[in-house]
Amino acid sequence: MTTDTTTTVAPTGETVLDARGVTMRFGGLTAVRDVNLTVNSGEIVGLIGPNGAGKTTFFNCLTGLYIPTEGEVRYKGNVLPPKSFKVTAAGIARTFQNIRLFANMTVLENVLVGRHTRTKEGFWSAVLRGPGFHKAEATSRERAMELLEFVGLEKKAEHLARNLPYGEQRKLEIARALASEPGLLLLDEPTAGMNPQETRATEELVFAIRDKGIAVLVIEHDMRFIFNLCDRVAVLVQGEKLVEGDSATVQGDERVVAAYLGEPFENAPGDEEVAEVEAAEAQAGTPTDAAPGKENDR
Ligand SMILES: Nc1ncnc2c1ncn2[C@@H]1O[C@H](COP(=O)(O)OP(=O)(O)OP(=O)(O)O)[C@@H](O)[C@H]1O
Repeated sequence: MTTDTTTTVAPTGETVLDARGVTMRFGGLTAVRDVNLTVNSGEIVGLIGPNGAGKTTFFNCLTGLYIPTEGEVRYKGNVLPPKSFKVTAAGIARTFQNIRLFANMTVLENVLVGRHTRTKEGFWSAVLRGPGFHKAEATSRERAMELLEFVGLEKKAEHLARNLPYGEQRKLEIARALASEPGLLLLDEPTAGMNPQETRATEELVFAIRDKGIAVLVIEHDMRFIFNLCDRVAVLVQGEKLVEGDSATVQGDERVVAAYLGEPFENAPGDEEVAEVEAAEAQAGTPTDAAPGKENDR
């Protein structure tokens, strides 16, 4: 792994991302409601929540794919522009839940595409292929190869992206995102479909990215991965932030367990009430498991 790829390193503790009151509505559906979240430099922050909780929608609000119905997102103090390529240029890069590579381009070319926001050479320079273009191209290739080495794909630089195994395609997505030299990297389910070894390697990779001075915000359903990795974890449930804290705090919060089990987390009946209901049902001869509508109670 090389460590000299240029990035904008924020002083430790500086607020890199500051999302305030972010709400996203689709017609009558509020997918994200009044969510506040900060990420500081040097941090890895996790965003978890059951399916449909609004995690990806929130990511889309951070990266200019969606313009939030309400709220504001700042990166290093500046309000983000409402266009995804401008957000990338500002310093936020992301990967997607469903891999989005250029399948018929080589591994190296995919990373070079990711560098375009950092290339100063304009259209005519590229068309005329003058000395400026060749110099810029050589620098870009060098940087791209450093990134491939960083993620462990340098030997596959000339392979077509579509021929990579799934785990390596995910690594390539990360390399391409890093090519834009971000100060904040958003990872949407980076270990989806990975085996335990690949997941462990991804964990190491994310630590290495943080050590390069890039803050990380990660969505993931693999709880072991999240709790090993993150300095802080925020839990979204039905679009709202339910809990935020370090791994131990979040793991120990009963509301989080209840949310994942689909149980009500406020005014939930205690053991005594449950025992009373079961006793009454037994007396009435109603088989508990076959109670009508039981599955809909959750
Ligand atoms: N473009 C859209 N138009 C309408 N509804 C949407 C749109 N995008 C998301 N939703 C809805 O918003 C809610 C939140 O979805 P979202 O994909 O953000 O959840 P998630 O937490 O990322 O889920 P998962 O873990 O399954 O990926 C869901 O009810 C979803 O159907």
